[in-house]
Amino acid sequence: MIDTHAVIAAAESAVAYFVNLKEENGKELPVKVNVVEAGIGGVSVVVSDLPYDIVDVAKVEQKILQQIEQHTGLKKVNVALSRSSPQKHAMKQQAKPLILAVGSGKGGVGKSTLSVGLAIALRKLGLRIGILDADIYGPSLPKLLGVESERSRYEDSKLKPVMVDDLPTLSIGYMIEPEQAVMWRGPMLVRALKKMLLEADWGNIEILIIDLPPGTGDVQLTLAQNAQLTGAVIVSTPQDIALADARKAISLFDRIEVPVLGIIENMSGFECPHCGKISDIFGHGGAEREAEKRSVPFLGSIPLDQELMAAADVGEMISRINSERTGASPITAVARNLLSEIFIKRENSAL
Ligand SMILES: Nc1ncnc2c1ncn2[C@@H]1O[C@H](COP(=O)(O)OP(=O)(O)OP(=O)(O)O)[C@@H](O)[C@H]1O
Repeated sequence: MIDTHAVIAAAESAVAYFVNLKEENGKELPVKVNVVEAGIGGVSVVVSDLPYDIVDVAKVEQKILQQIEQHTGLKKVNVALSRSSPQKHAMKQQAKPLILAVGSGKGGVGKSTLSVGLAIALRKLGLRIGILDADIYGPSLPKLLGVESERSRYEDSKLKPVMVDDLPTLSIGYMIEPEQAVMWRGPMLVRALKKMLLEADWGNIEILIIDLPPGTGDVQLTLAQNAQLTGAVIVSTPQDIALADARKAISLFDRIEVPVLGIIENMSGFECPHCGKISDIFGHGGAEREAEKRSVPFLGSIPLDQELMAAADVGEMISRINSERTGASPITAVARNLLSEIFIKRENSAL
């Protein structure tokens, strides 16, 4: 059995080398150290809210590894570090959560996988996140998180999100059986979405991520209008056909005056696990060029990743993304870029 208290104490003592954890007035700095997972002989440590002016995060990580090994003997340690940021500070000032829609013109481009991935990565960066699966035709959130048998319920006349590892989630999938979905009509779907938005007890989240259905038809338009969106993120693959549909999605958000916070290129290149060679199966860079053409920010690329797909298939995305090293995780890089865009737009009063 791993002594998580000893691990946390060791990590805290390492952090204390770099950060004065207690200010002169006795107030504690809000650096948080958590052990998120303790498997056989190994442990994942998450340190969030390091002061954002710490320059060399790699040194902090090294010290943490060293202290944990010295005090507990553990060698299999994974450390995820995140700094508090001016962006995050700005987020903490707001009362109402930001509502971000993740959309795509075309189906199957990885919108649901990236919605969930972004939610987990943003949470790993220290933000309080909720996720709402509005993909009515094929709700996939319950499967991605491995909670297909869960059902939403009411408590004190409020719809209670299903908590998955402390992440509040709601999905049409918690309300109806899969075969029923196709029979629902637009107004019924919008009513169900409104319930999830307006009658749910999302707690004190800072960002709500909505996984929209694919396409740009009337249902998407109505959903997007009813959700009072703060901004939208578009997912596309590098293929021309997906990009053409991504363009339509951008036009839809332009039409309803929802700022597009950026485009993500998914399935962008595949690294051969044997020889390390990158193959651009669906092309590469198309979404970035499109973003430039449309003067929309490009938030980054996510490669084709067999392990991510396998984790998504068996409902283990949370542990998969939590175990990625923050600095080497494409989805975390995208989440950081998204936060920066939000910050810039808020500074310019565009959100
Ligand atoms: N970067 C990636 N690497 C490998 N597989 C991926 C990646 N992104 C998504 N996938 C896989 O592609 C498939 C489609 O993904 P997903 O369901 O997220 O797409 P979607 O756009 O939400 O689809 P839908 O139109 O059905 O809502 C899934 O099997 C998913 O695991």
